[in-house]
Amino acid sequence: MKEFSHRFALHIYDGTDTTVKDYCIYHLMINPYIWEAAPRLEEPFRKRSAYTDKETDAQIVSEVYPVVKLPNFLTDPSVVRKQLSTFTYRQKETDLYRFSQTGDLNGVLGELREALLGFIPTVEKIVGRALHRTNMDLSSQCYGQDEYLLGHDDRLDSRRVAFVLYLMDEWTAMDGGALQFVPTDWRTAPTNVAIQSIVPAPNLLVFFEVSKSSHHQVAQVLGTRKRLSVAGWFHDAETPTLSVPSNEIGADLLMEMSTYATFRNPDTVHITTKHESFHYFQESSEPRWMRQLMAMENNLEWPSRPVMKQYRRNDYRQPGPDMPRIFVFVRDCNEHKAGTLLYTTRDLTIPLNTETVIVEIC
Ligand SMILES: O=C(O)CCC(=O)C(=O)O
Ligand SMILES: [Fe+2]
Repeated sequence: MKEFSHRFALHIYDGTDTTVKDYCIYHLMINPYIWEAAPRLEEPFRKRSAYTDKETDAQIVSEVYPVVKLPNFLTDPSVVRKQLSTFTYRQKETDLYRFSQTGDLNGVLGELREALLGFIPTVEKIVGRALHRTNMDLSSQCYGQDEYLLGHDDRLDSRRVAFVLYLMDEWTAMDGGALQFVPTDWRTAPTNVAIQSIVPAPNLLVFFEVSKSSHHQVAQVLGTRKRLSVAGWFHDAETPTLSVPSNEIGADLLMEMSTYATFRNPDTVHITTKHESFHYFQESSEPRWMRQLMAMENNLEWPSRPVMKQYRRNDYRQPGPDMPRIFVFVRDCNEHKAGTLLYTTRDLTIPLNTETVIVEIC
């Protein structure tokens, strides 16, 4: 074990600005075999070839695109599982998905967050891409019987690598809920058939690069077991640093919006923000969060993360019946509780001393 610690420490300090305290936490959380196996995954990932590391069972599956599988990822997953049991999972349902999810957990799953941030340099080497060292989305999902997530590619803003850590007690192929990978045609449109699946397993970490071709889905859960996971994205190195939401509730709204936006074509409207951009989508599925937003009109709870300072529309058209509705939520920075909901079909000027969440429904 001592020997592992030594190599581990060298690895962690390679190019990162982590601290000694972080090092101790990583040591507790991530199974040391990962540091042994990781360098051997780099070449097969680059060559997009399948690979099984005989010594450790680390694996790359690559029939559709390369996906890394690291079994027994945490030294003691029960620590995280115990924390998860204290969070609120909210049901999310449209015609595209049905499952439950927490808000962003960066502010509350501190040890796991630190462990995953410490893992970023390793992920960078495997996927061959520079990643942001602190921006990370982190939330937990629970799929019960009959729940599912239809095909999508995860592309949104600066997301570069998607990861999922499965944390259920037991799981077999008979329980359904496989993570399935869907090939794309020459236009990078998904074809109908998933040709490769990963059966979730307790304490298995899976990650893959987010791209135009990274279509995947979660098959319907068949049994009564709960398919529990913690999942998120690592981001592009070049994006501005986000503040970590300090609580689960504050981030919940943003999380729902961002999950929904994943499914939508981002080409029509682009809103530029100081910290990140959102992309906008049709209301055909009438997501639950939209109804909530409407209900909250006079009593908005603001996410703790600063959101948007300005916006730009790429293709402005004159207002008309087919004109997108633009919902603008404005918070005056000087008055923390006040929220005003404007909705309009006209172009808007947002004063720069306000923080705004802008959602456009085409
Ligand atoms: O839970 C999984 O296996 C994948 C989930 C997923 O694709 C997502 O949340 O975007
Ligand atoms: Fe996904």
